[in-house]
Amino acid sequence: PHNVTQSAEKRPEKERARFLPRAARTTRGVGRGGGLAGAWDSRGGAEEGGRERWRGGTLRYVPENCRDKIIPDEDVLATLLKVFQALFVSDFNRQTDILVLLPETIKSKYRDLLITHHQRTELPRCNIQQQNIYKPGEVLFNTLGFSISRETSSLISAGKGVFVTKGFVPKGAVVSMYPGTVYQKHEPIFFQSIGNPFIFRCLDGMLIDGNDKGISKVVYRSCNGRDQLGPFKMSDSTWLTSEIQNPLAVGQYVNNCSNDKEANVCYQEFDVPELFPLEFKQYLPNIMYSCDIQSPLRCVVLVALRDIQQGEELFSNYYTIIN
Ligand SMILES: C[S@@+](CC[C@H](N)C(=O)[O-])C[C@H]1O[C@@H](n2cnc3c(N)ncnc32)[C@H](O)[C@@H]1O
Repeated sequence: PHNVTQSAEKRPEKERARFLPRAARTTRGVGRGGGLAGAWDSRGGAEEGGRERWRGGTLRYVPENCRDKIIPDEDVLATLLKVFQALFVSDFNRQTDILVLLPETIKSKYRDLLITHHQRTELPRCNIQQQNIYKPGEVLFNTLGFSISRETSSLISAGKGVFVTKGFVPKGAVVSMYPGTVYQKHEPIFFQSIGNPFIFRCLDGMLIDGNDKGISKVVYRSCNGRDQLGPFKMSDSTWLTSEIQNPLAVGQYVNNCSNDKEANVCYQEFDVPELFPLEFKQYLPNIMYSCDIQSPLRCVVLVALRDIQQGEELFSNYYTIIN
């Protein structure tokens, strides 16, 4: 069992606020953690299931060696590949520049997939070359059985939130992605972080700036242009616009849980493997701030903690405690 009763100020090394506390961002510099302001209520502490109340939210205890994985990386990868492949096939007509550069074996795989796709959707063959048939939200629904979107939160004064607008999300499903520019611990983010509530802190200290406005938006776009290789985009920047190409990329709008609204999703980090298909990178909503870093691209997905029904808002926990 872990000791959870001491004051928050004495535990800065082991607890992680997923979003930078305002004081840490503005007065002490970014990424330094610092003590979290707030009150603890030890009802049902670690001995009773490892949960404790923090400003009305629920804290989860994460042993360091389990690295905070709710579902295996393989499952995250399989879901992303499934969704991205469906998006790619549904948008085939705009992929011609990429397709001509792919090896013949991969090209023929997509030709077969496209025929199956059109047979399933009962479209006459002559339409195959003509148009983008489904919107990304519909592709998501057809692939995973649900769609999500940003709408006014069910919480008063909480701005926007993310809702399951159609279908059903089973427990353990990848339900969203957290888009944004990825910064290593030591990289400069001070100006981007001022007054920015969208900076997510990974367990290893990497930061993801998911703000779709202002300087954050400019930085993301600039990195996106920098990394493009001919027609191959290394990441998706449409989450910065109203025409989102990857419908999962709205996770930065998920609000924090409260006493009344328990968390139904949680964050899980995912490093994109080296062999990730080149043609699907255009759907990844993250990019490294620095181009000369050899480490894999860090993504963060949100995983359903329970079955989530149509119409429900997603809530995460902005605070995680590590062992
Ligand atoms: C990462 S943003 C989430 C998106 C935000 N709701 C919006 O529309 O921009 C975090 C901000 O959302 C608001 N927020 C999140 N959870 C909340 C809650 N449970 N109650 C009130 N406001 C909340 C706070 O303003 C917080 O700084």
